[in-house]
Amino acid sequence: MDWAEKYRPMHLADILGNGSAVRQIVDWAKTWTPDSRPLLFTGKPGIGKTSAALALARDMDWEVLELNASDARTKAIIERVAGNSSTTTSLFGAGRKLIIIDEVDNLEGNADRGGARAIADILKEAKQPIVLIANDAYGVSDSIRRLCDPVPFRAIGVSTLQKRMKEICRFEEIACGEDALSAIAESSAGDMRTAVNMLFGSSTGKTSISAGDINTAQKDERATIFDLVGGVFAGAPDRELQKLSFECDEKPDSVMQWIEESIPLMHDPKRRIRAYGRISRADVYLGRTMRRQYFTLWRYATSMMTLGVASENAGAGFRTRIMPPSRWKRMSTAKKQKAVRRTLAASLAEGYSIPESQIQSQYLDLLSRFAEKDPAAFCERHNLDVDQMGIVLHDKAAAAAAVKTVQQAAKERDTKVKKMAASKRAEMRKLEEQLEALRMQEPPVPETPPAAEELPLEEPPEEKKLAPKQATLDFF
Ligand SMILES: Nc1ncnc2c1ncn2[C@@H]1O[C@H](COP(=O)(O)OP(=O)(O)OP(=O)(O)O)[C@@H](O)[C@H]1O
Repeated sequence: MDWAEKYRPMHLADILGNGSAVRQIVDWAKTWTPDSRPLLFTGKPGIGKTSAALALARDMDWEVLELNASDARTKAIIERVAGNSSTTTSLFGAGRKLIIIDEVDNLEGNADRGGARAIADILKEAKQPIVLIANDAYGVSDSIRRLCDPVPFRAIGVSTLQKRMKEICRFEEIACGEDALSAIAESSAGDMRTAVNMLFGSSTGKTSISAGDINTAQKDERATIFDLVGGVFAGAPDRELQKLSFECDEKPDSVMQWIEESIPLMHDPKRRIRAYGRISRADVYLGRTMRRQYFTLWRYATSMMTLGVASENAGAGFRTRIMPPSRWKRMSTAKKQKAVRRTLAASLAEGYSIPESQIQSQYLDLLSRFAEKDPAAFCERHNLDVDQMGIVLHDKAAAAAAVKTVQQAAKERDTKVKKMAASKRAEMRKLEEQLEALRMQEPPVPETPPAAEELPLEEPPEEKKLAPKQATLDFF
């Protein structure tokens, strides 16, 4: 087993660093009720988010259901897997089940809109504790984020990393010099998983290690798109750019879009024009690569867009703020809008038994007029969210107000039902108490009937003797 798994903390008390996150988790778990909000663990990879969630379940003796939000992309799958378990009781009895949903920052885009919405719906309905995990808090859809309490995890300090490495060396009976430990801790940048993997990789087949043995291959040394584009606009030397381009994990067409985004910011118009020329050439090569499936051309395209544009910046001392291609944002907004329209049409089609295509092409205007008369009723009837109501009403503020009214009414109904249930319970308790009091007043029933010789010999009391007479009188 690799050491990262072997040394995964078993209990919350074993999670290193992140003391305040652990305290928040413990408090939440101890006071958890079905009305508690789910937790959203955020932070960079390898710092203990998943370990903390698993340790929490172990400490609380809760079962675990682990889901990957980006695997279970469709609404249907997420609802089937998480919907049921979040509202029903445990598989093995009445115990609680911790639902861990990982990678919730991976749910944007058209196909995943349903996924994000399904998770948001599950969070509202859930009757089981839920922990969501994400690397980037801002990558989590708003609809999910506002339903959760955030638990930020921070990178682990160098001294904590060193301490942990020392402990592992002791368990594994490996002698490890301070210089080696600090080399690992420094280069793993607060990521415990990287540190443990680096130690594992460096010590294979050895009983002692020093700084010279440290194998930083375990470290993620890939260049980011920011390094590459930064190098292009700083006019970095060819060799450095080739290395960055080799290490950067982006496809050539998206690298081209990133570079293109910053060209308008170049100061010198002549250089700017030439840079566009290089990009245009690269685009031609990329097109040919795809059409002919001749991937050698890919290399020329990459050189043209990186080395070519960099040559126009050499010596210009130009530094720019690197931004993602704005066309992505526009495309994603358009896709999102399309997805909202599609889900809206589906809800209305179901409500009015009209085909979805006709709702979109013919009936939306008419239905908008219905909705304007009583937006909250329309929203409640078709179970619409703010984005969908925005399309119906052509007014975001009115849409938000309608959804708020519906939520408020649902909350009030819920409170009323809870109050009624509480008063019914109180009534039942009172009746039970009265019944108990009556039982206490009754004479104790003998366990075995008395024997004939134990029965009293005297005559029965007066009123019993009169009873038949009374009955006769009543009869006449
Ligand atoms: N705070 C920590 N204390 C002790 N060990 C840790 C801690 N964080 C990470 N580790 C080690 O790193 C491994 C991976 O940690 P974990 O899976 O919890 O990271 P993560 O934050 O969930 O990362 P990712 O976002 O990539 O899923 C663990 O098995 C454990 O060996």
